[in-house]
Amino acid sequence: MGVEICVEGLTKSFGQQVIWQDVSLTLPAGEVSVMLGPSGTGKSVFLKTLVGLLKPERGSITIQGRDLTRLREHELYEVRKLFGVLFQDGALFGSMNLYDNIAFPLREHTRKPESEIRRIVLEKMDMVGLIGAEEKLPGEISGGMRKRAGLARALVLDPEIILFDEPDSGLDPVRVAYLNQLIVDLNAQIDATFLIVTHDIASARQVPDNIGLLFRRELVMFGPREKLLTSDEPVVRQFLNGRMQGPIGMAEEKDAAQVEQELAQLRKGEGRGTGPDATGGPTKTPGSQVMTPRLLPGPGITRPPRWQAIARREAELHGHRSREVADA
Ligand SMILES: Nc1ncnc2c1ncn2[C@@H]1O[C@H](COP(=O)(O)OP(=O)(O)OP(=O)(O)O)[C@@H](O)[C@H]1O
Repeated sequence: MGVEICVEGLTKSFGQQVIWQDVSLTLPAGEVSVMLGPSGTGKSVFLKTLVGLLKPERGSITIQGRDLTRLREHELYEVRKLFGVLFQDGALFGSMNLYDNIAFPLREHTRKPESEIRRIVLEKMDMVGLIGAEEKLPGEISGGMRKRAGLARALVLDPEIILFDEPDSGLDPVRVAYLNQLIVDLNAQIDATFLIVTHDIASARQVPDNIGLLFRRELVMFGPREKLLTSDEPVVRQFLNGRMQGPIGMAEEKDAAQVEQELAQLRKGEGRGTGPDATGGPTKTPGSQVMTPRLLPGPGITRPPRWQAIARREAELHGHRSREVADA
């Protein structure tokens, strides 16, 4: 069914280097959330902290009434079974074929007979479209297939929470589109809580219920997708529009006067109404940012009530075309 994760006042440092501080957010049960942020802002560190691989200095992570930051190692081992993690490169064992890689957590953490393991492995391989590739070694397949194999492996213990670390990195736009559809379909099928770290703005616009943004050692914003996508907060707008003008610089920090000058110029440009912005796209004036339609579960996927409600809302927002999709 998916469980809620409640993070409060979380702070993580390495020695003198504070990665982020006082991070508070709630990942709602069964929903899809995306975490954005410039390179090096500690998104991967955040995922590793959530799953208990890194210890924060302060704050709490509450799941099913237990604070993960206070658990002993053997208790943490139990709680980790709630999680499935898809690491950036799939983190597969190079010398094992895909079948054995995907079976690995079942052989390691359960006493299921091989016949049952076979049923589960083939079911998950089918879900991610890898049937027929059981004998392949990770080195013999494409990056996209490795990601899907990593995802199948993350699914075998029926996790309540799935963490995705840049699932789209290194994939071409078409593979990213397929992967996004797979993520949405999976969410409708298994109803777990998803957190996706990504740099891909197109995915962030289409896939999640909620979006967060880490910048300058803080969580700038976390909330429903609509709130972030229509936000006038300069950092959020700069990031979502992939612009150089704004508070985010090449080395992260920018001079305050320079930021103000750039923003004033942008505002002047936006005041003219319809000219192109720095990305070459249509100008997005405050409060009138374009809302991309949400990606819905594909045909053949039974939609639970949550996704039926999302499809109805999308049909109301985006009219006829979405209504056809919603009815499909
Ligand atoms: N085990 C560690 N020990 C010391 N510093 C670390 C450790 N892990 C990460 N860091 C530092 O934490 C910072 C954040 O790293 P992280 O990989 O989480 O960033 P990120 O936002 O995921 O970046 P990217 O988008 O480029 O993948 C970096 O400065 C990194 O060097």
